Amino acid sequence: MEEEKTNTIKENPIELAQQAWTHLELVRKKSPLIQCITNFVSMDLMANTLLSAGASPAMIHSVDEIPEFTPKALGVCINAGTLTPDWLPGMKLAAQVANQSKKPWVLDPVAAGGSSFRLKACLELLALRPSVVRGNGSEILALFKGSVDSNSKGVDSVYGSSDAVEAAKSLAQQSGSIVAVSGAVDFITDGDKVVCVHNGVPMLQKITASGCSVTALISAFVAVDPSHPVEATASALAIFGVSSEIGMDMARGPASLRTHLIDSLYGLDEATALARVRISRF
Ligand SMILES: Nc1ncnc2c1ncn2[C@@H]1O[C@H](COP(=O)(O)OP(=O)(O)OP(=O)(O)O)[C@@H](O)[C@H]1O
Ligand SMILES: Cc1ncsc1CCO
Ligand SMILES: [Mg+2]
Repeated sequence: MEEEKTNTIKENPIELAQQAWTHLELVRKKSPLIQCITNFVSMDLMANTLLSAGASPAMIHSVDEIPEFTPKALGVCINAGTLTPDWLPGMKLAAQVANQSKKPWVLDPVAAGGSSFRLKACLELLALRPSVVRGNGSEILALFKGSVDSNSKGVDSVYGSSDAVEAAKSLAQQSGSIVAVSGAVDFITDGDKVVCVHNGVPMLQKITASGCSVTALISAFVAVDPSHPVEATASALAIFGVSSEIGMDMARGPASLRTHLIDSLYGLDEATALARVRISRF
């Protein structure tokens, strides 16, 4: 079964671009309900990113309603950005309920190497087997090493994504989750094969929660194609990247890029997607 899934990863960049468009069309058609347990910084951009892609976001995190609400969601996104001890039980419960309901959930281990509390929490969440974990280079390296990073700059990465490719492969093998490392090039791996996404603009680093938002988009793409998490993750990263490239042509800085990114994702058409998506095998 695992091998069958791995072998489905396409090789041809034209087919991979076509697949990314098909995934976006599926999100627009199915409008999946995505439950997000996320940080206070990202809530607005994340919800708007999901809406502009055609998904239906709900920022619902109370332990009191998770058993009843989480089974209604087609996918769940869990983000450690402004983590405090009181939020962790809800995150774990949502992950468990998603697992029981056979719905995919995606982990964003924000600033995992920033403190012992954060690292422990992210590793405990990872042990609950998300379909996908998406982080920047520093976050994936911290999870792989299982140690805090004395050079950590918190939510920002001090490593390039390419510095974390081998760590991502090992982490995927150890955890059983698909691992995605974002950066100038995004790398997505099941522990064996690696897929690269070459879309995006450097100014995304100047928009807070752009990473959180692309993780939520991954949740929506995986929710509509749960048996192909590598492909769906690459598609989400590519579609988000393409939207930023188109948005950049109209932007005057990070604030207007944020607006134009959302508009471009909402209005993206097939011809533009096929011309601009750049996904390849590593
Ligand atoms: N140098 C770059 N060139 C092009 N795209 C980039 C670059 N750096 C990041 N990106 C893109 O920006 C998005 C966010 O990735 P990033 O690695 O900055 O996440 P992050 O550090 O978790 O962000 P945040 O914590 O602010 O949410 C991804 O879609 C990624 O592909
Ligand atoms: C700036 C910031 N601090 C905690 S979460 C967050 C959003 C980007 O990850
Ligand atoms: Mg992040």
